[in-house]
Amino acid sequence: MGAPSGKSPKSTNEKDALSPPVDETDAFTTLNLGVWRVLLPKEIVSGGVISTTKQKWNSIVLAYPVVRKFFGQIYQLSPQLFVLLILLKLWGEVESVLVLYVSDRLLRIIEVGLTEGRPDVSAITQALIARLICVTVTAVTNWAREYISPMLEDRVQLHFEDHLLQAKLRLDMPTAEDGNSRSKAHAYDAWSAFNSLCAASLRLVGLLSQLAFISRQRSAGPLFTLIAMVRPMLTLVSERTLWLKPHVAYSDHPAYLRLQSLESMGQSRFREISSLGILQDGSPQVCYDRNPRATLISDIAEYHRARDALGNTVSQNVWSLYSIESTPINQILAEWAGALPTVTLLGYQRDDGTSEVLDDLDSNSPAVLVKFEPLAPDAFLGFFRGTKSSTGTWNTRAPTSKKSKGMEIELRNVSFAYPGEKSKEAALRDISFRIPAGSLVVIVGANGSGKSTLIKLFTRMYDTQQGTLLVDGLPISEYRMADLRRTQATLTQDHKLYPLTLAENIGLGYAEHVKDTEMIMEAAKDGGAAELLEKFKDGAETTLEPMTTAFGYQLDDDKHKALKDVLTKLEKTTEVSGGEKQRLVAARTFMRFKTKKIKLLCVDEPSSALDPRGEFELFERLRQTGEGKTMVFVTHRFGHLTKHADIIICMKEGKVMELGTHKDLMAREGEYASLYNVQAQAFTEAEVSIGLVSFYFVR
Ligand SMILES: Nc1ncnc2c1ncn2[C@@H]1O[C@H](COP(=O)(O)OP(=O)(O)OP(=O)(O)O)[C@@H](O)[C@H]1O
Repeated sequence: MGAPSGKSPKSTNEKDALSPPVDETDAFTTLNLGVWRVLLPKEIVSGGVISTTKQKWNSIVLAYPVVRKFFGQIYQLSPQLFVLLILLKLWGEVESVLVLYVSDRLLRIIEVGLTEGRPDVSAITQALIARLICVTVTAVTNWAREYISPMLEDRVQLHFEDHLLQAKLRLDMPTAEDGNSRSKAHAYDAWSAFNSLCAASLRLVGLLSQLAFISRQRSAGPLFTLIAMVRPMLTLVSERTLWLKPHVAYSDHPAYLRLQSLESMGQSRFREISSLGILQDGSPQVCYDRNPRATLISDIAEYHRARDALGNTVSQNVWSLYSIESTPINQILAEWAGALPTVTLLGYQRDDGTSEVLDDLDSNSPAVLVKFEPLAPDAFLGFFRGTKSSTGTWNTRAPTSKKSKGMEIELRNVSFAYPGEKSKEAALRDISFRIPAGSLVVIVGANGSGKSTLIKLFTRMYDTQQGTLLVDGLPISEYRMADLRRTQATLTQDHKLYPLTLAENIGLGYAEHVKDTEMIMEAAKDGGAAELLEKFKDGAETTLEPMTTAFGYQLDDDKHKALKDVLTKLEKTTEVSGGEKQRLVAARTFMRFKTKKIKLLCVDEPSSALDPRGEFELFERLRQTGEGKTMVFVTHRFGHLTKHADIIICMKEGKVMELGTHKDLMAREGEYASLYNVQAQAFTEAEVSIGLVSFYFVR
């Protein structure tokens, strides 16, 4: 492990998907480091210590003008704060020299006192006071540094955020979407770079001042200083650092990528998987019981399987893996060099016959000093809530108490305002109606009239604040959340695709059958996604957005074109259109139906990305598959659906304006009739008939 192979990896199954597009043998060499592959230009790999040291030096020389400009910009932001902070940081470094000086004086005074049998109390007191002053000044400077640092940090971050924003705004769309121009910089990188650069330079100042002090104080003088420098210099030269070398690193280890994908499902962006009734944005009733992510990750032990498949292959940071030496020779040499000053000192005796080594008892003595870390080049960079109802014991009923295939929903004087809502009016006001089990309901109304909010109450994303919502005759809060969710399926336009295979993305609707290809293919067909699966080389096993592990470093546009090309290929993800994504998500809902537990289907405008025919077909299949279940559709293109509806609820400004069948409401010539006439023109009878013909033809 960790040792450069110097050869291209042998062709393995795992390699096929991501194999670089150029001939590795000519352009670069591949190192295998744990789960990582690192591509390095040939000439870099073949260079020895001198070449590596030269590279290190060159990169410092190259970076100098940029660093100078960078510091200049920060200085301009606030000269006073900048200078003050640098001085305070500097104190932290020189303080040790002062303490060293004061301690040395104190020890000498005591030594002389002991020799003469008459201690100089006044000199000892002075030295002690000097040391006390040093310690006090250090405490004050530490406090002042912590006080001032956030002030400058804020200015630096805002300044660089402004720069980044301007740079992003200047990009036209094609350039912005190009992998090479995607900015990975963050304003906080600027501050941490500033801190790292300050720390490294000031450490150098501190180290030099300590060595200068020692060289003046000790009889060994400059020779001792030189010897003390051997270890840091040796470590600096022999250190294996990847960040200075132009390289591309990526992982194509299937188990590692699988683990990364499964871990990413814990991210908040994947919270809303509404096929199980888990809707959006951190609403108070989000329930994680039996959610499909958990099922996939824990119940079927997929995560553990991937972890076992990783075996002993290490997956740590690639740069750390690279720095691991293949032999301990360099460490041995460094330790020997570290012992040199002590050995040297043993050879030097003071004029009075005492040994310098005695002074090593002081923690700031040279022998300790030479163990100072070298100036590491890396220093330059640095850079559920379960509700009571989901877990509580007070609500223990399951909404399957009634034999019906559908769910009965009744609202009695329900009013609801979103928590923290700024609007003057509540989202829903004094709403009462009853949806008998097995009804097909279409909710219509203008934007913001409260249609989606009604669905959020049916699925208990939120609790009613006034009034009662009854499910199968019982207040909704009487049910265990997990049981309620299990009987509901929702389909909205906010669904996400997970970084899993297409088959798994559909299979998640019924996680226990996530490997059931036949069932998944049926669901894909119902969701209109079957053709899409055939489109890809790997069919249903295609992962649309695999975990991207690839990154490049120190790549020069002209010199390292081959490496840049590889990086571009590695960063490329397969994309699908909005409508295709919608079909995949719809397929997941059809998979959900296969659990045979669904009593309520809520469809909230899932079809904005679908063409009229796609929408028509989707609604028709949902209507047929959901036969007997309670189905609630929210849609602006309701022309063909309302004719099948048992109940149409027409909303306006948070209130139910009209309620009835299509025929009743049209005869009333009110709000619904007006909406119908307007939208019917957009979704014409001609389109419906095209949809109908193709629908029956396809089936
Ligand atoms: N999460 C939220 N927080 C605060 N207010 C919200 C939230 N969601 C919706 N609202 C507000 O509640 C009201 C009803 O919104 P809702 O989404 O139910 O309307 P809608 O009829 O579905 O609209 P559309 O046809 O545009 O989807 C609106 O005034 C909206 O601004």
